[in-house]
Amino acid sequence: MASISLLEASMAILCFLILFYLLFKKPHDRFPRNWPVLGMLPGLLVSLHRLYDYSVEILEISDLTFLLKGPRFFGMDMLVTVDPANIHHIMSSNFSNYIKGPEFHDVFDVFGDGILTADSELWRNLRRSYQAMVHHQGFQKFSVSTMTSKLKDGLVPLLNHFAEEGTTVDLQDLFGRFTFDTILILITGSDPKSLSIEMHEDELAKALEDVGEGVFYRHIKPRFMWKLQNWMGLGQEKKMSQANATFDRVCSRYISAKREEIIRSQGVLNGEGEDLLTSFMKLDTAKYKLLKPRRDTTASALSWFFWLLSENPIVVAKIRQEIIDNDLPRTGNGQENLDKLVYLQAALFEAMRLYPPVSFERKSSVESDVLPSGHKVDANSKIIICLYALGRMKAVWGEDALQFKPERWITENGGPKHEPSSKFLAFNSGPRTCLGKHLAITQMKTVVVEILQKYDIKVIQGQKIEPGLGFILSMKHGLRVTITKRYST
Ligand code: HEM
Repeated sequence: MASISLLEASMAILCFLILFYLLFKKPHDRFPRNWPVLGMLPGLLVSLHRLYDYSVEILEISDLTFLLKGPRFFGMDMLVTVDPANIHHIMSSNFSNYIKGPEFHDVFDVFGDGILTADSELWRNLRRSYQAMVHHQGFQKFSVSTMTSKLKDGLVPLLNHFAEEGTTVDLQDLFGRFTFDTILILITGSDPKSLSIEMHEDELAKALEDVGEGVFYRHIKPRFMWKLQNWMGLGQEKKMSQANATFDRVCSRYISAKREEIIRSQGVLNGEGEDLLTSFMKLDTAKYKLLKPRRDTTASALSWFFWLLSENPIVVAKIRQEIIDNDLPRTGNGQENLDKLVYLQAALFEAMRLYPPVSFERKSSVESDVLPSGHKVDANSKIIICLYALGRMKAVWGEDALQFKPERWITENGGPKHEPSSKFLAFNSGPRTCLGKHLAITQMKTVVVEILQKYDIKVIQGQKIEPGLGFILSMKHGLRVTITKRYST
């Protein structure tokens, strides 16, 4: 009881200070005030409902880097940066000094010792195994065939269904189900079939959603507070504990089923077209336990992309024209044909510049250092790279940074324009670059070509479109649309 009263008293003081802050805040004072004891936390909480745009404003006026002072004694100070020179330094040239660190592991405890949270030798080891799997020809064939059949036998029939019914549907939910089923098949070999007319809720998908949100709040709450809430089973942390239990239960179920399948097959599985779990279990006796699915990034990218298309009909017309110019309706969506779609790729990258599926990157310094911007970093400092703000900085992308302009990704002679990953961080940068980048781009192009050829997507007017707070940048209220067939299929 004593700890509850303490918590309540702290909350009351915090509410009072927030009120005080609101009453006496100067209207043009955008930079959060550094309060005695509480640091900048009140300013942060007041702007929580628009945290992403707030971070854009602050980083723009602070020359791309600023020190966020957390409450005193709680070790919550963070250096927030979107300076490409700093990003290159942290992610590549001084990579060994910037690790995920034990606190990251703690915050992302649901993922255990998986590749997302691992450092040093364990990470190198896992990365080597993943690399071998992802680049294996059998896995690549398996991923293309899995994605193609999920599209033809799952997504397309469902889109046809909603087009025939004339009902509205949440496109983000559909993409979430499509990519969740695909990734689960690639990892475990089993299809959870969440993409079906019944649209049943999959417990693992729900757990992943809760984790994404919970992890975000753990970054802005003092550690003792979320630990206490976790221990007491309160609020967001209650959901985190439940998600953790679901993860362990479902993953063990998949592992046991796979173990039996391997024993039954007795080496008949030969590496052609096999899922990651099978490959890992055959190679190593322990590492497969670290394979855990993550909340999906591709669904987030596709949802923001289709919303941006609805606001930019000229871009839709240009993509459709590119599909026709390259004769895709006749020759099909093979890899070679997809590679020719330079404008479509430009539009996808442009969408991920403005709405990066992974909203922030977090690092911890091993030793003290000085960043190229001149900021001093002590050992064990927290560094946050805010991807959402990075894509919107005028100092990085020019005066038109806030506009959706696929043309910025195309060279004068019509080829794809390369931008350094320290400037376009959507797929990470340096030795920890995303291993699924190529697969994700292929998947997104395949889906977009199929949809734009066959359907008109109309976004329902009047709905609020805004990012929800989370590690993955999803749409807080989804994306309600109606679907019509362009011609009978
Ligand atoms: C649009 C889709 C995707 C985006 C934007 C994306 C982005 C990212 C980002 C930002 C990271 C770094 C995360 C961190 O360290 O905090 C990452 C890591 C990773 N991604 Fe992706 N990803 C996508 C799809 C995929 C897919 C489909 C796969 C699986 C085939 C995949 C596999 C991985 C792996 C294994 C890592 C860990 C790399 C490492 O730490 O060495 N990604 N991705």
